[in-house]
Formats: sequence, structure tokens, C-alpha cells
Amino acid sequence: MASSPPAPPPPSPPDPLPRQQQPPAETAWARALRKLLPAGAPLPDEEQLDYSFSVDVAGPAAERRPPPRSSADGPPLLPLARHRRRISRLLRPSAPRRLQSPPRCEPSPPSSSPDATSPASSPPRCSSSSPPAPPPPPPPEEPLNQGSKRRGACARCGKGGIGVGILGEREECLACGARYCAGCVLRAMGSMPEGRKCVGCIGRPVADARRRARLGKGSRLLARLLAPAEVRQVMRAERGCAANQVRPGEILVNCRGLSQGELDLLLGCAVPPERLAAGRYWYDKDSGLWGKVFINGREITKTELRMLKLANVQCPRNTHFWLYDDGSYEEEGQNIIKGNIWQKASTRLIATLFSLPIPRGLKEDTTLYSSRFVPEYLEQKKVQKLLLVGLEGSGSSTIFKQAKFLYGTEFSPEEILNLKLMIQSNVYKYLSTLLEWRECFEDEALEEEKELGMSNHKGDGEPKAVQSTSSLYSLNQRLMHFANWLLEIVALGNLDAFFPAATREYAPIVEEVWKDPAIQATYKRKNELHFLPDVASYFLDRVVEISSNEYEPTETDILYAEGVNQWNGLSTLEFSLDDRGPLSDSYADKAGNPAVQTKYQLIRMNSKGLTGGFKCLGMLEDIRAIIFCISLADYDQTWVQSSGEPCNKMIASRDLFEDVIRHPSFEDTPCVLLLNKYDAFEEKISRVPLTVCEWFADFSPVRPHHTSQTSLASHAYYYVAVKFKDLYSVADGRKLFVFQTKALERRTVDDAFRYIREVLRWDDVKNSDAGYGSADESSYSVDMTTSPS
Ligand SMILES: Nc1nc2c(ncn2[C@@H]2O[C@H](COP(=O)(O)OP(=O)(O)OP(=O)(O)O)[C@@H](O)[C@H]2O)c(=O)[nH]1
Ligand SMILES: [Mg+2]
Repeated sequence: MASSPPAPPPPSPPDPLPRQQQPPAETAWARALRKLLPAGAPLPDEEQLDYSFSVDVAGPAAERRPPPRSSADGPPLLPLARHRRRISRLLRPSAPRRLQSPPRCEPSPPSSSPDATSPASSPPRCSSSSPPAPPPPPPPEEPLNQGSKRRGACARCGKGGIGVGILGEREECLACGARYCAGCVLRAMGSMPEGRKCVGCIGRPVADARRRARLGKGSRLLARLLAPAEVRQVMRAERGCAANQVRPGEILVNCRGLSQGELDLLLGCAVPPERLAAGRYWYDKDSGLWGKVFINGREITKTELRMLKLANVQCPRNTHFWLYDDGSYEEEGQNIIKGNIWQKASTRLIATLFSLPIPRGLKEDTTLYSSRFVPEYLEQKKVQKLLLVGLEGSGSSTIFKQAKFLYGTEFSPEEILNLKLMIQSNVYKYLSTLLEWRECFEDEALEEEKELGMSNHKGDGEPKAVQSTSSLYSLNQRLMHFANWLLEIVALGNLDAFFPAATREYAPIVEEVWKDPAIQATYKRKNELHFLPDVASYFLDRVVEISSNEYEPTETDILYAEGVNQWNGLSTLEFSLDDRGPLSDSYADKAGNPAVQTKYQLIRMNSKGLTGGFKCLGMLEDIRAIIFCISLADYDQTWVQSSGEPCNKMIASRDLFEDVIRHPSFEDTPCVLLLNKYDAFEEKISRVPLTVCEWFADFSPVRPHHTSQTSLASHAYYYVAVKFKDLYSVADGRKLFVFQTKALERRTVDDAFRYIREVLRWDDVKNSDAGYGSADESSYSVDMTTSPS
């Protein structure tokens, strides 16, 4: 898909003929019939015509989609962008009331009558204020003469089809494989209660493996025809409906078909296989591995291969391994143990993330390691593992990257390439956020103008002035085309399929959109734009440069890029803090003995990796400290929970924090809370009161007149820190260590790690019963101004 993206501006469906320009129906029938009959033969009466055969008529498209209406008539009938705009509004609690006024286009509930753009059985669509009368519901339609049609022809209307886009796209029935053009797909598939199936195929299974792989994945054609919310509904139905699930007899395990009970058991287990497809499987009871695949004489799956690569197992093609139940492996017949795939905790963690099984009791049976080869884990005893977590956008990856820069580990070419690709595709995410907000602001401006016009004409008896259709936030038509196309791709979650492969091609138009006065006016209101990171303009300003093939991210680019790698789940970094970097030369601490170098392993896990009941956390052994990162500037931001409900982002962070610290694996693990983005917090606090976050509702600083912004920020910072400390200690009197960072400033990150080192020393002393910890805990705070205790 990425290799052949559509050229911008995206093809819009060809404008249908206005009703009055259509040829009369009789003429069209007559012309079509004349082609079929011998020359000179008389035409039969209309009553004798067989209406079921397909005729290539230019007119019907006009019935499906009415001609574009002028603004005076009201909004167009199916403006996908309007749906998106409402989503943005949902996420914008501070939206002015007038924005909540009756939307111009509401998705109607499934039972409501359809509008003129769709047949009666099509999914709920946009209703207009005065929809034309709906056509009678069409009978279920079977694909016509499929066999006799040309390859790629529409199964309903024959060759060309009506409304086929420039791309000539087709939508395929998942059950029978009949393909329909844009003009016919909704007629042939109706309301798609089981997803993309002809009406006649409803209830039939999806047997073909290729089609099964497409279940629940959107298509461009559908995105053009339906609103994003409708597409999501269809995709949900496609994935979830009973008829589309794999049948037990189709799953052959060790040559035997499963029973319904066995299948239920499989799907209901703790780690059910995702996208289970029909086929022959094997299951190896000893190793716990299963798949279609050659370990212990069997070929392994792609995911397992990926996992083995991450575990640094060299897997050249056609190599045959023998894997023992303790995880050690050798090449078949060689009798030399090459390693142990479960040896590293990180491998076990990765396996969990991939939902792969891990042999039980491995932890207890330490003799397993020593019996075969010299264990690396003995080395790990010296390594202090630090788990770095935080909600998305909190700055944890920036802290991780700063540590990498600070403590001397270079980014590998592969990592840099990953970052490059990430930067390139992020530009499109930033632009799409701006485009969504532009729509909101445009509507807001037009509504305001309308209200103003109405109040000006109140009582003067004059007819209402014609409402303007453009505002400061309006884009020209060409850029609008691109904007709509981009937003549709984003709404479908298909962005990664298009970008960054297509970035070079689109860079000039992205630059044009970014520089357009409408987008610049939108960006000026960046304080209102949720989901737009501060770094958006930094990258958008250089979109042409960063989209080129030759682009090499600079150190600042790497730092500003959101994330560590594309996969962005788990990253590890080993370092030694006592190694003096250039920044720490001036550091006052001379107490540490440079000869004793403690090694640290920083394990950064993003919040997505924490999903699934936090089971991954249990896989992490010997975590010496948790570093939880929170963005202070999030107190007025909105976050969308996994349930789809919007909530305050600080509260979402608090909930994640609680989940992590209350995890049984970390009962005795010290925790350091990094309150990050203090720079942004300082700038924001005088503009937006801290009390907008309901958790901070009782924040009432004593504010003498001369109180500066800085001291207000520091008051607020202490208040937030104490809130978290109270939360932490409430259960069992544990002490939370808090430190303030501005992750973009390297020195603050260096200070944070040195503070963490002090915390670990304090914890060691406390645990060794030397009475050190009880003496004076706060003496281990590096700086009272940053570390409230
Ligand atoms: N102003 C400011 N911006 C920061 C700070 N720390 C990080 N950022 C920016 O905030 C954005 C998000 O930071 P990340 O480090 O990617 O956040 P994260 O926690 O890793 O988020 P995910 O990678 O999405 O899980 C990036 O654009 C950073 O450049 C800070 O201290 N101040
Ligand atoms: Mg990030």
C-alpha cells in the first residue's frame, strides 16, 4: 500500500450529474437495449423489460449522491470532516457553548431513516435538515454474471461501474469475493451488519485466508464513502460477529480438528492467540511453543523469530535448532549450547509482550543456568535495574535519550534510522491535529459571524444578510482536498501504511498547508490545542528538509522526536553513573569512590507496554527502583482512556502511578517521581489555574501582590509533589522521592540520576540495618528546592 499512495490532492468521487442534467430514463434504457438487439429491431414495451440485468447508465450516480449544495442551502450531506470535528469537540471540555449548538450533520442512530446519499439499508449516515425522500429499500442483490465479467469489473454494474474513483478501487465481499465499485458497494452490501459482505452472503463464513487477513482492516474506498465513525462500526462488526469467527473444525492441532469446547478454551485463556486463522498447527507440550513452523524439528512463527532476534539469537535461514525445556539451545547435531533464550529478564518480558509462553518455574531453578554454561546473570547482580515509566507524552523517552547522550552510549545507525522514520511520519500527525482544530475554529468563527449578522438585523425588518462561507481559518479548495484526505487516513489509523514512504512526495504540499494563514492562525491558539506537542512547529518548519532521503536527524532532532524507537515498547540502556561526563565535571559530589562503579540498567517501558493487566511488570525481576515520570504541564490536558472516555491527563497519570506502585512486584521497591516539564508548567501556571484539574481543586496559594510567576509555579509544584507523596504513603507509610526535571535541559536529567543514586544508597543503608536511614532521610535529598520531602 505504501508503494502506491494516491497523488495529492486526493481523488474525490467524481461529481455526479445534477438531476436536471440526467438523460430521461427511457432514453437510457432504449439506448442500452438497442446495443443488445439486432440492428433495426423494434424496442419492446418497457413492461417487458427485465429490470434485473445490468445496464451501464451514467445517471444513477446522481440518485446516490445529490449535487453539491451551495452554502445557502446548508452544509453538504456527507462531510466526513464534520464528524471528525465533533470528535475534537468531545475532547475539548473548554469549547465555547455555541460550539455545542446543533451540529450541522449528526450521525443518525442505526434505526433512523437513511439520507439520500445511501440506500435504505446502508449504515447510519449524516442526516440533513431536509433530506430528499429515501428510495425504497432495494432487494438483496446477488453479484451479477460474475463469471462472464472482465477481471476487476464491478460484480453489480458490470464493467466500468458508477462512481469508480480515479484509482478504480473495488471493495470485495469477504465471503464470496465479488468485487464492487464505489457506486455499487453500498447497494450490494447494505448496512454491513457482518462487515463487507454482499447482502446475500450474510451468515456465510470467511473461508479464504487472504480475505480473513483483511477482517477489521479499513479500506480507502470505504473511508471515502462512509464517515469515520461508521467505518469503525463496520470494522467492529466485521471482527466481532459470530459468522466471521474461525470454526473449530478449521483449526487442526497436531492433525486433529478442535472441538467447540477446546476452541472456547483456547480463546478464553489468559493469553489468547490474536487473529487465529484456520490451518494446521502443532503444539509442543514441552517447550510450550506452538505455530506453523523449525525449532525441535518445526518451523517457528514470525513473532517467535522476532523475539529470538531481540534475544540476540542468531537465526540464519534454514538453521535447525534444538531447544531444551530450560531455554538453552544448540544447533541440531552440534552438541554445543549456544545460549539460553530465557536467560535475560528482558527477553522474558519481550516474550510476554508478544504473548509468547515462558517456561514456568524458571526463576527458582537456578541450577539450570549453571549446568550448561557460564551464566551472565551473575554479572547482572552488580547491575542496578531502574524501571522508567510514565504516561505517553510525560517525557520518559526524552529522559531516556538524555541518559544515552549523557552517559556515553551512542545511537546505532539502526536506531537513528528508526528515529528518522518516526520523525518523518510524526510531521503528518502534527499536521492532522492542526487540521482538526482548524475545522473547529472555522466553525466557531462562522457561527460567531452568523450570530452577529442576526443580532444586527434584529428588528429592522430587513431580510437576513447572506452568511459568509469563509473565515480566517478557511483553506482554499486544493488544500482542503489534501486536508480531508489526510484526516481520513488518520481517522482510519492507516497513517503508518502511507508514511513515511510517501513523505518526499507530499512534503511540498505539507509545507504549503503549514504556511497557509489559516493553519498559522490555528497554531497561534496552540494553548488550546490538545494533542499537539510543543515540538510540532520545530519539525513542521523543516518539513521539506526532514522529508528528504538524505535527512540525518541532529542530536536536537533526536531529543525532540517523540519516542525512542518506532516499536516504542521497551528500551534498555546500561550505564555507569560514576563515569564523569562533561556536564558532571563541575558536580559538587566528591564523596563517591570512583574506583567502585555501580552499573545501572535503565529499562524504559512506555505506557502502552503496561496494558493487559500490568502482567509485564511481574516479569521484571530485581528492579532496584521505579522512576515514574509525570508531566507537570498536563494538569489542563485531556487524555482519552482505553475505554474511549476523555479525562484529565494528570488524573490519568495519577491512576497509572497508583497501578504501578501498588503492583505486588514493587512492594519494597523505592520509587522516585520525576515531575517533568517544569519549564512548560512555569509558563502555563499564571495563565491556567491549577484548579482546572479537579484533583487540585483545593490549591489556594497565599498570593501577596508581589508574588512572581516563578514563586507561584514553585508553590504549585510543591503542592503537586505533596499530593503524590500523600497518595504513595497512604497505604503503608512508604516514602516517595520527588524530583523536578526539565527533560529538554540535559543538566536536570543528570541531576535526577544522581539524586536517584542517592536514593538507592539510602535504601541500601536502610536495608543493611545500619540505622542510617532512620537518622535523617531528608539528608539524601540533593536539593530541597527541587525535592520536597
Ligand atoms: N517543554 C518541555 N517539553 C518536553 C520536556 N520533556 C519532554 N518534552 C517534550 O514532550 C514531548 C513528549 O515527550 P516524550 O519524551 O516523547 O514523552 P514519552 O513519555 O516518551 O511519551 P511516549 O514516547 O509517547 O510514550 C516531546 O516532544 C518532548 O520533546 C520538558 O521538560 N519540557
Ligand atoms: Mg515519546
